[in-house]
Amino acid sequence: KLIDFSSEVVQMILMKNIVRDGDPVLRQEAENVTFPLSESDRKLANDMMEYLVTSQDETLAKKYGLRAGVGLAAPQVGVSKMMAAVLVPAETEGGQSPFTDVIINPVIVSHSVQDGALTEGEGCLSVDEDVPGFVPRHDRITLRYQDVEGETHKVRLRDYPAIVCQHEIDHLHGILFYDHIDRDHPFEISEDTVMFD
Ligand SMILES: O=CN(O)C[C@@H](CC1CCCC1)C(=O)N1NCCC[C@H]1C(=O)Nc1ccccn1
Ligand code: NI
Repeated sequence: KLIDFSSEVVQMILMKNIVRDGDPVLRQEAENVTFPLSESDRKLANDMMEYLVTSQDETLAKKYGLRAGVGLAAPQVGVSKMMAAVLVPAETEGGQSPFTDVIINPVIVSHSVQDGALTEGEGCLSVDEDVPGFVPRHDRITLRYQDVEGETHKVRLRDYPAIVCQHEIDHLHGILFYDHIDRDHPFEISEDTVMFD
């Protein structure tokens, strides 16, 4: 009797599953997630984090044709729910990731007056063309969210991890990074903005 491995085919998220700009789902206000997570919500959380892990492994990213990502929000895979995976890589090999979690029903409860922005500007797996310009965000945030177990966390983030989380939370409210770019003066930024790579 042949063993049926067909169910073993991984249902991983591939680039073809990532929704692109123009699809209305990217401009919707996502729905709150209820706990305990449904089987499909739990699978979604797992698959989104799995995408980030796989995409940050050069060999695997090449094998599956994935663009490396540090964050992925549920609307980007067509699911309008308040959930996003974040995997900020460690600065050094074998170092500790500054922030890694699936953030559910996230809320920025407070933030610095001071802005922060990436010197390279931003991109988005859901936006195929480059949109040059600085994307001003809060440099420091206090983020409250629930994890997949329903546990509430309150974390203070700054600089790159804070930028990544704000980019993801924007997706949950139908906002894309280029909405923050001043088209007439894309590289103008208030002078006390913290700029970093
Ligand atoms: O909503 C989520 N997205 O759209 C995926 C985005 C999220 C980041 C964009 C700016 C802040 C968050 C993403 O990760 N990228 N944007 C497009 C292509 C590059 C890629 C990226 O920055 N990759 C990366 C960076 C460092 C280390 C490894 N990989
Ligand atoms: Ni994005």
